[in-house]
Amino acid sequence: MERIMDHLAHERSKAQFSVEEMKIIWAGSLHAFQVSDRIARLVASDPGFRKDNRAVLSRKELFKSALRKAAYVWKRINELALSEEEASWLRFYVDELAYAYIHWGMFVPAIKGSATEEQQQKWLPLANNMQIIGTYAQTELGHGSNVRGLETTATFDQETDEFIIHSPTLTSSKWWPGGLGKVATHAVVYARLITDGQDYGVHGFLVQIRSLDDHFPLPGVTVGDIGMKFGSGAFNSIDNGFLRFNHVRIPRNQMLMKVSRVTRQGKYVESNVPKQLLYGAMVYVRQIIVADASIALSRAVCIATRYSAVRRQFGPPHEDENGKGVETQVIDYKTQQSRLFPLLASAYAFRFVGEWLKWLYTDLIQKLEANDFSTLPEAHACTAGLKSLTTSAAADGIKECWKLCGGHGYLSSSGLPELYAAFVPACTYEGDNIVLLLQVSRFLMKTISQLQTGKKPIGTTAYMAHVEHLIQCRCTVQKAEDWLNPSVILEAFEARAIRLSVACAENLTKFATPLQGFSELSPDLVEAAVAHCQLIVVSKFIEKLQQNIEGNGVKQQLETLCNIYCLNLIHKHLGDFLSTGSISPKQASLASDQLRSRYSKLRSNVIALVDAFNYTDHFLGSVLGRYDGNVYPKLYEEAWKDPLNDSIVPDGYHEYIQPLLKQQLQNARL
Ligand SMILES: CCCCCCCC/C=C\CCCCC/C=C/C(=O)SCCNC(=O)CCNC(=O)[C@H](O)C(C)(C)COP(=O)(O)OP(=O)(O)OC[C@H]1O[C@@H](n2cnc3c(N)ncnc32)[C@H](O)[C@@H]1OP(=O)(O)O
Ligand SMILES: Cc1cc2nc3c(=O)[nH]c(=O)nc-3n(C[C@H](O)[C@H](O)[C@H](O)COP(=O)(O)OP(=O)(O)OC[C@H]3O[C@@H](n4cnc5c(N)ncnc54)[C@H](O)[C@@H]3O)c2cc1C
Repeated sequence: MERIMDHLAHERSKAQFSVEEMKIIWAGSLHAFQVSDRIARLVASDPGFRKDNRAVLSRKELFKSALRKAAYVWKRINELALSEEEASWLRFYVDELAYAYIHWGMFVPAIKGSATEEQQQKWLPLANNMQIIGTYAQTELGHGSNVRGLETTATFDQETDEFIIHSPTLTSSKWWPGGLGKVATHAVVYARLITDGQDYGVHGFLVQIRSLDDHFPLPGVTVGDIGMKFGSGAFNSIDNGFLRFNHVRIPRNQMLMKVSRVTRQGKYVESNVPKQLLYGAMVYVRQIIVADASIALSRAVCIATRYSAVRRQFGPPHEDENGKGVETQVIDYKTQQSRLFPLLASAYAFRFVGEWLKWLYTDLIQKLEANDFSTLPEAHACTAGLKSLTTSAAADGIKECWKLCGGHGYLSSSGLPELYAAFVPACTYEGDNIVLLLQVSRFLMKTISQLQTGKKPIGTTAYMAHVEHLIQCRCTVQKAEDWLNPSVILEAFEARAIRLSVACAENLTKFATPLQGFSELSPDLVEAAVAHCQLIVVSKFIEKLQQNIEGNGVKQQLETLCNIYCLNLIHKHLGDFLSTGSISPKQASLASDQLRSRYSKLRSNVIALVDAFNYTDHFLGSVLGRYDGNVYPKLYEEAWKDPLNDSIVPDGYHEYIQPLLKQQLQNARL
């Protein structure tokens, strides 16, 4: 036991940089670090937030436990008079999915984004004080990605000045909204607005669905839980629900009227803001999900890295600090490094691009407030594309981390199966990842077609202004070290991205209609979108390194991580880079040489680099990822806690094992 604890301490002593300074870089600022650190400790030390083994709880127990914690979170927020920032850290570190995520993450933002000032004054205080609990009811049984295809209707009745909300078919039943099944009292419901016999498409409506007295559904409302989901703990603590309306009446002023409104006379009036603002809550959440992807991936990487330093298999006998013969740490196998270190680098890359995206979103909101809608298309493309890229990579990465831990990774007590099960739906919710990439490609094709009209591309597409150069330039790498030059990397990624996009744009012209072309070429368009999004991540990582980064050795570590992130992408997408002529086969081979050398450089720092995430053992929830590396005794201890070990002889022995054994014995004696 002592030996293993010493082992991680030895790993930490090898670090070539200041972990404390890196913690601040990871958190984003000294202030963010201090607040999150304080709240993380507060949560970890409060028995009310203890994490039981969720995998062994029944659905009802799990759900009730999540309700208890959500209520306790609210109590502590009020008792401690926490600020909004502190409260969201508290919810984050409690790490139990519950209705509050949707209430704060979607219901409240939908009201803020789509309701008029007057409507906000009425509804926000109720929501902010949790006098009502809300959900976001958009998806239907028959319609998810295609929002324009939603069937629920909201028909204006001029006589009573009300909307009649109705589910005309089974497929129009709302299906999936979190917190809807058993908890929410209200919902922002997306429905087709019909007035004067005309269908004006999908709009948002605030609908009360349960009584605030006895919690029963209101007349005309049928509501329930959609059933168990993948993974034993994970998302099963949330009541994703179904909802059907039978001519439910709401006052006219419960239509969210910032984008358009219906007058007392039933006239549909558009405002001067783009109708896409109705989708504003999705833009907001997609941006948060990018940050969440870096967190989920970094948790898995932290577990796999610490465990890989503790775990020993095969190898020439080494001597430990006490001169005792030991096997090789699995982290020293080059295959382990080539699977693990790019994930560590990705966690950092996603953190920085998430930080930038938060800035882009804040900037968008400021512009929208000043009636400047010019950056909305780019913000939509960036949030959609980066949500897709980072969640797909994080979900794959978490799965890889569990395999990197061998058999023990498959145990619930490793924390990895639940982490995976809880994260993988991020590839689907808030927009299926492929559907979102197709949105990005549409934006790219539009930008390319506008190049011909002389319109200057801005923001993340600014590189497209150099299309003529990027289409024909040759990569200048001659030796492996040349790959450490950021401008060389950037140009290779820009050349690959633009060449894939231009090829798509050219091929699209060969089809009878753009629609037909988009449909036939959609796999290529998705690849072009991925290349563009990877370029954004690469360029934001490089930009981060150009900032003033303090702390002993911190910048050097980030440079190594950035190199690994970029070179590994080249390695993984070599087909694109070679087929577009962005690099040559010889340069590809030099990139691989450089990548190997970066792994060696990073090796002695990896434990400290995952320590910089500053995750408490409580938050990590993993025996394999413990800070002290005391893995084996704790695995043994956890095994004893399994309900099967409550009794020496299992329940069922007398009914099923004993008779079988007896029968077989008798048969043998005959
Ligand atoms: C909730 C808490 C969050 C915290 C997260 C932390 C992690 C915590 C972990 C767990 C919590 C889990 C919570 C999960 C909650 C999940 C909720 C949901 O899933 S809600 C439902 C989400 N649904 C979708 O995302 C549907 C996806 N579909 C669409 O968005 C659209 O239909 C479409 C795919 C974009 C298609 O649109 P289409 O082109 O067909 O048509 P239009 O709609 O008419 O668009 C025309 C033009 O508008 C542009 N556009 C589209 N969307 C937007 C947008 N959002 N913003 C700005 N502009 C947009 C589109 O590009 C077109 O432009 P042009 O090409 O004409 O210029
Ligand atoms: C855990 C979880 C929580 C959720 N929470 C909420 C919530 O709170 N509120 C809410 O309203 N919704 C919620 N959702 C629903 C979610 O937003 C939808 O599942 C999502 O938008 C995808 O839609 P879909 O499931 O209908 O998939 P579909 O659109 O049916 O996709 C199925 C397949 O078809 C493909 N596909 C679809 N369209 C195209 C296309 N145009 N081109 C190429 N391929 C295409 C997709 O790539 C996918 O492979 C949640 C979902 C999950 C899993």
